Amino acid sequence: MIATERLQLRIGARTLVENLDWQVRDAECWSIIGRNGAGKSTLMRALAGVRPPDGGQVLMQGRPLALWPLEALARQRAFLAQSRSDAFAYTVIETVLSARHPYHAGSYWENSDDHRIALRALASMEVDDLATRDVRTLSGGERQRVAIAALLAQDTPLLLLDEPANALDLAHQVGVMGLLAKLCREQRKTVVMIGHDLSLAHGISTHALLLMGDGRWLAGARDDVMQAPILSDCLHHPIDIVRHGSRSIFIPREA
Ligand SMILES: Nc1ncnc2c1ncn2[C@@H]1O[C@H](COP(=O)(O)OP(=O)(O)OP(=O)(O)O)[C@@H](O)[C@H]1O
Repeated sequence: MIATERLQLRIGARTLVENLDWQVRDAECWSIIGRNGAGKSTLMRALAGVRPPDGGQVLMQGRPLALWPLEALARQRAFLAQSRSDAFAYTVIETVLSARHPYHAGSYWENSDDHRIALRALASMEVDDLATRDVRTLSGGERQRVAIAALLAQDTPLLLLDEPANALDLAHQVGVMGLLAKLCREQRKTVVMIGHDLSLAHGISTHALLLMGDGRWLAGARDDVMQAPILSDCLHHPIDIVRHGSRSIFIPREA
């Protein structure tokens, strides 16, 4: 689905990612894990094609990102950024309908299919009752669910999500994670997401990519990578893993 070849990402004098050779295949669900400032969002922006690499390249379906026309790229990947600002008084439904523009080859107007898809996406995030509200009046969690609904309405094979659980209450965190896992399982969508909750990440992911913040990285199957000593080293804090039924709970040791 998406791959990187010898990818390098730098900010000023700092190397965040060095020679990343990484393959994300169809229907896989990847979690990107690392400390604050490790370069996770920078990598996500490079995957989405909104930030050029400092070396190497990103390939979508085997073709370098730079060669994809924007509209065609927007039919391949949807990107949930970490934060957003709403400058204009758009309604919730207008915001989600705007995610359908890649399917309209230059024409502005949406059709009834777009409305159906947008309303279904809003319903899946339990924000359909907010459809006519000005997005600037929403709570943080409601706005995040509308942004996820827009990402779903874009209906792309690849979903890139920078901290999707941000601002969500417990029930909606679990709901969103369950929905993403189901999209991978049942519709063979591919998910790459950033998250700081290791237990949530482990519950949904098939694979994990760790960024050490100094250029080093580790990618692999979830249980090969999400081991206590490896995560403790990456996150600079000792972590214990407790089994609870079929689940793994990641507990930071007390200071
Ligand atoms: N435009 C910029 N100018 C200067 N430094 C920047 C800029 N953009 C990012 N950085 C720095 O690059 C580093 C990586 O940022 P990035 O947002 O990718 O981290 P992250 O791993 O997503 O962190 P977090 O977990 O806090 O979201 C950080 O130290 C950040 O301060």
